[in-house]
Amino acid sequence: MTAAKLHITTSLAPITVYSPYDGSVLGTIDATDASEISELLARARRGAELSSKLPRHKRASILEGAAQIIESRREAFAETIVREAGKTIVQARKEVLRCVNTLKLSAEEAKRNAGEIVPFDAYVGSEQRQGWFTREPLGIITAITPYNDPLNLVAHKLGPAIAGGNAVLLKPSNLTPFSSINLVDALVEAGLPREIITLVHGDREIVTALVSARDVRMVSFTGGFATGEAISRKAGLKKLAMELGGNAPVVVMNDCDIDKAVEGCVSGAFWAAGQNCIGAQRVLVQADIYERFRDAFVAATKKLKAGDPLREDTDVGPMISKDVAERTEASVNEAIAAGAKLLCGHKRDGSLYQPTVLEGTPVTCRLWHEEVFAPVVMLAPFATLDEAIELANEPEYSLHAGIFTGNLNVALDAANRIEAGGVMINDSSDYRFDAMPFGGSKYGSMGREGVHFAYEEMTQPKVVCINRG
Ligand SMILES: NC(=O)c1ccc[n+]([C@@H]2O[C@H](COP(=O)([O-])OP(=O)(O)OC[C@H]3O[C@@H](n4cnc5c(N)ncnc54)[C@H](O)[C@@H]3O)[C@@H](O)[C@H]2O)c1
Repeated sequence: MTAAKLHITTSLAPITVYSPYDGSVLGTIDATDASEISELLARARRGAELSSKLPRHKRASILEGAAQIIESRREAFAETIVREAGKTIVQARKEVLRCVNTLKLSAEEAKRNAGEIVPFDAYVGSEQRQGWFTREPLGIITAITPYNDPLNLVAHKLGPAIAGGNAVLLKPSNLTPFSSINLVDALVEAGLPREIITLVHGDREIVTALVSARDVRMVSFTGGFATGEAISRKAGLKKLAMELGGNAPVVVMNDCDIDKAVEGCVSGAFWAAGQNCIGAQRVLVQADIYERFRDAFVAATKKLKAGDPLREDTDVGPMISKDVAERTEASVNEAIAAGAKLLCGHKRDGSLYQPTVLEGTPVTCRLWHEEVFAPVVMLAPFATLDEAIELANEPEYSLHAGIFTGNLNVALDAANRIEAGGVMINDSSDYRFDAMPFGGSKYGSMGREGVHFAYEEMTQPKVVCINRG
């Protein structure tokens, strides 16, 4: 693979990108030196100027054009995701189609969300005023993205930012840079002036420079808690959007369609080898159906085929690296030593880690409280909905949750009481549609993605008020 050189190159050692599946070298990218920050910012300032002056129809046609380019080359885009992120080809194709939709939604947003009339006559006293507010660009946005969903999560930042007339300094994961390079190339091919997106690759130093620069108006970060926390400390007075980790609960009530719940939870737990921020991590099952559900769940999990992500019949690809798979293995060993019972999986071959199911994990275990981000799921029985909700709400942070039930009142009661950014009814926690508001509740969550919502975060209202008195 070759990397388009949109960024300034330096004498730093290039970053080598490896295949998560077999460890082979996929390519190298130039690292950006933090000493180049003033040049990067100068370029981004020019980009912000150009972007703000693009008429809305032009922003929309660029985004639509990029969507068409990606759709026409969808297999190549999907293969890049498979090679660098280890997602299965079937799942990678779905990510490409979602990215196409994210860009199309962004094009719509550019055309329709220009501002609103202010109802000055709504209360006594301002009837003589007439006016509106427009949605103005923020200017320069620093976007930092993780390794999973290396195409669509980047589109969720670039699409709304371009729709809103901003420039972006984009720092994708060093583990999966090629999908974002492909995406930026497609945008440029569709007519985006190059200065509007500046691709930057590197580690802590360059991220600190990008995040702390006074010219940057917003930092839009997706990644882990520790990184997010470190970045927020360095950002200073600017807007922050923090899309962090999860530890999703799915509640399975005794009146649900058990087959559908099993199918949904297995897919929800092991999609992308569990490297999914809204993947089902804790499946809470009502006690009177627990054994039936557990046996069916374990049987379905054992049928999953882990292996080469490029093969059409592979269900579970590798983890992002052997190191990460080893850390997962160690966390599961820790839970087993603390009393959890292994029901299946927990075999590792390099970065391939077999889908793993545990029961009886003590709630004091790290695995129960912290995000696992791996093909590991814990089953636990509960007696009443109150107990299920208490268990669901235990962790300090929360993104999505799910509930399977045949009773609408129970579903709505749970939706109201589970603390999460979204509660999926009769779906696993991992359902996401790219137009819906997306983000966490509780510790660390700031801002929302989902194209319309990210667009609102990435623009600011400016009021024009006429005194007609
Ligand atoms: N809420 C969401 O929308 C969402 C979506 C996907 C992933 N995630 C989360 O992302 C995490 C997995 O992704 P990851 O492992 O790539 O996350 P990460 O936090 O390790 O990395 C995220 C980004 O920050 C950079 N980075 C990492 N360490 C850094 C440091 N010390 N200083 C500066 N930059 C640094 C990385 O290069 C990458 O670009 C999980 O916690 C997952 O839940 C959240």
